[in-house]
Amino acid sequence: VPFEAGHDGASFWECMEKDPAQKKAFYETMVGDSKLVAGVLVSECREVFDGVESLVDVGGGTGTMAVAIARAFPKLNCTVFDLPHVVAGNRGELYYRSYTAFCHDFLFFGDTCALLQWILHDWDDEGCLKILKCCREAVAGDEEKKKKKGKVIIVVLTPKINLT
Ligand SMILES: C[S@@+](CC[C@H](N)C(=O)[O-])C[C@H]1O[C@@H](n2cnc3c(N)ncnc32)[C@H](O)[C@@H]1O
Repeated sequence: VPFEAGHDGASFWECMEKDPAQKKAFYETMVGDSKLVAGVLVSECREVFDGVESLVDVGGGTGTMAVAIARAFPKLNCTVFDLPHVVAGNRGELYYRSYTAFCHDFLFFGDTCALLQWILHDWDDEGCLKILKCCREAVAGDEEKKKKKGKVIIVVLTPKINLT
């Protein structure tokens, strides 16, 4: 990856940890975007949360989307999963969990829904497949969960294409 080649092998996310100003600017931008999308998701797309009891916002940043969902659906338990330096210090109405490798131990969270907002574009095909397979396992990994019908919600922005 060109970014990593230019930064001694460190990923964009690892560099962010070492540069507080960049980190602040990036995550503040994410908060702004997330507020906009969260408002639309919880008002216009409420049905996607039908039957969901607990949700993990995978790569959920500082929790803007998860807070909006938790407020709109008070019975739904929300957890934010992100890198340790991102979730550190975030407390309040949500659970925060962190792992240095994407999607491993949250197989055992017991949650029935994984949300991926603006995540998959950051990964190559192999990385996306790994994340999606882990999400599928996490939400439907055992017989008990299979009865509850796990869900993976993917939020992405797509350009409006006029094919005519
Ligand atoms: C483009 S941001 C999207 C943030 C949030 N979902 C939103 O829509 O505002 C990608 C997120 O993935 C997180 N991330 C990157 N690598 C990660 C890893 N290995 N484990 C967990 N989260 C990671 C970043 O910290 C960041 O919060």
